[in-house]
Amino acid sequence: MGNQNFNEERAYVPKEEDGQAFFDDGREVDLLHFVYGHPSLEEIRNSPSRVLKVVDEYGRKKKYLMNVGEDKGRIVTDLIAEVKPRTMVELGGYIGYSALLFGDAVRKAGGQRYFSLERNPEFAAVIMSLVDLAGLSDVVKVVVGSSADGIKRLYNDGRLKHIDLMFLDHYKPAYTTDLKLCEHLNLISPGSVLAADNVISPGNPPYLEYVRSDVRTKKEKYERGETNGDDATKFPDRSRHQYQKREGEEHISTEVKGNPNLVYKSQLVNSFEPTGEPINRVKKPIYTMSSNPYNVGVIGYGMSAKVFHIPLIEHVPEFKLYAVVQRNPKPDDDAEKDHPSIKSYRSTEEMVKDADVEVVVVTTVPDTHFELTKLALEAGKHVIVEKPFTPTSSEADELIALAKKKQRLLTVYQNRRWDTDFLTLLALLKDNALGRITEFETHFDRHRPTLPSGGSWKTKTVSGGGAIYDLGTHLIDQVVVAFGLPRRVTGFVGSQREDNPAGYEDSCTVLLHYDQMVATVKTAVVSLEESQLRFWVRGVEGTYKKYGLDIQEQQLKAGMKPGENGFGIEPSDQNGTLTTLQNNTPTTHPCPNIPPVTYTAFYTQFARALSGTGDGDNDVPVKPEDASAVIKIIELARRSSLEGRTLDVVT
Ligand SMILES: C[S@@+](CC[C@H](N)C(=O)[O-])C[C@H]1O[C@@H](n2cnc3c(N)ncnc32)[C@H](O)[C@@H]1O
Repeated sequence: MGNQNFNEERAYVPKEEDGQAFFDDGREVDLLHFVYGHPSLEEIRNSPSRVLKVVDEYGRKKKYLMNVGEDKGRIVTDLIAEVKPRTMVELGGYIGYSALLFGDAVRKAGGQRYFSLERNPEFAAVIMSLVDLAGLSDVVKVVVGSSADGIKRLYNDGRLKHIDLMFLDHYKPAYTTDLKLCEHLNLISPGSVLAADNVISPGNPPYLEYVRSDVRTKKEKYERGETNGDDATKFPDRSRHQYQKREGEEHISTEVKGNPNLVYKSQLVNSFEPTGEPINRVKKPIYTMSSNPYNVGVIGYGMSAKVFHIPLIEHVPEFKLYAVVQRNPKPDDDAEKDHPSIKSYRSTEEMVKDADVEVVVVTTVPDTHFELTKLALEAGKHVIVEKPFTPTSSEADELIALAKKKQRLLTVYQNRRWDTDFLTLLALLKDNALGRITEFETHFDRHRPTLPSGGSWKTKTVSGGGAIYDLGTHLIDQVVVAFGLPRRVTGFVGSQREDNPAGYEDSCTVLLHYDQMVATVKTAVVSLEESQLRFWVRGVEGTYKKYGLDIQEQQLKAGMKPGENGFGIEPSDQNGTLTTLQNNTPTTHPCPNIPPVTYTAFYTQFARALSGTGDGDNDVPVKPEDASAVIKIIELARRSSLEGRTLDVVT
């Protein structure tokens, strides 16, 4: 990470602005005279750090030099120590500051080659001269010419086979095209790391967009044949024509389409320009990348795994179904048979020992969630837990603390946040289409008045079981997403079935009290309807009503794959309705669903959080704290039901 304090005494003289040249006005050759005429010439020979000190002295006393400088340089030398590249490439060498600093670091880290690509032959000659003085000629090779030509030449003559670390610091529009060229030539592969300077300030939006795009977006562009041909026009004239004076206009090759399968993980690093340019405005991103999809290990091979997780893991390119824990495979129910390329484990203990598993998905029965999630986190895995998070909120909070301690991501699969009708409703609320809301009813009712045979865990009285944990979690979570935490809770949790000796909680009605609104959450097993009510939301200016559940579960159960034509799209006659006053008469009209984003959004967002390219704080799709709050509401509702009174939500 960058240094948080800048020592003003070490600042370079300011960069000349307002049309004055700040490079290529003779200062580079002047620098050579300064260095070779320096009183300490003999002491600095063969010492890269001492040569750099003299270069810094020139920048501080004489003229500005567009070097990476000490502070930003440290970020990259730290990275070199971590990555230990055999081969490192820099695009844009200038007078050789970065070549000396990083070439030296590569050598110290056991590396073999540092290629410095520089278009301007005079600058390249300065680099060579300083590299020679610093005694780095065995490692640092200067390649004169445009970066694209240099890369192709090094590749063609066999001198460059793989890039372990690349520093991009040259002509801004060429960042993306050169990166694609390296991808195309297979020079960049899993584990390669990129460090790109100046992508936030002065900015390089096409590059950021490219490295932040997910595989599918890149593939779509790739298939449409889109390249970054017009990139140069997106930059200010000053950047575009910066190097025109001697070298003429840059010709960037736009025909190379790169490799859309590569996934980049990114990290932003604060630092300073060598002039000490203000701290927080200058953010220097470092991109690390890997084309390896994250290896996912799924615990459990029941309905949750087969319907709600594996099809999505297989669909989202950033993930790979790598392993499944199935305790007792049967001839007609065997994960390994269904997915021959996976590793099959009999226990979680065994699976979490597999160092290649990066993400664990817990899909087993709720009373095992705590123990299995804990095992996975302790083994250093990132974890997705099926809802309900855990039977108790204290267990949930313990897991949250453990994930923080272990610096692993933890999220809960509240997938119904991505139900299309719910997202449609959220959009209506955002647009204030219903006016002030007074009542929000959300249902998950069925007509199953007798206990189903077969003894599914869902009908057993286990900790974390029952309708409120199973279906109520989704409904309560949706209310909290829409309105935040309620003030008070009234619960009616019990049984609507007569033949229920074990007292299984098959239904619930929960009232969530807000200041001017009440939300009613209902799951019933006695509800004889042609079509079950899903949402009934009443506001002073309109009512939204919707029947029937989101279609994705039904489609997934029928074997439809995410991404297939029609996935997530309900027949339009199942969409909700909106009733508003028209000419003082209540009038009901169809309220079409918004285009579905589908449950794949959960996994895509998790991939972004893992790679550090997510929005905001690199958020996981469902914060575990939010899922824990839902469990707290469930606990209150059950207590309220037992005690026959309304309880306050204590925050
Ligand atoms: C900001 S300077 C590099 C500073 C250097 N990395 C350091 O920290 O000491 C940018 C350099 O990129 C060079 N350059 C610009 N376009 C280039 C291209 N297409 N190929 C190679 N070098 C290029 C310029 O001549 C200039 O010397």
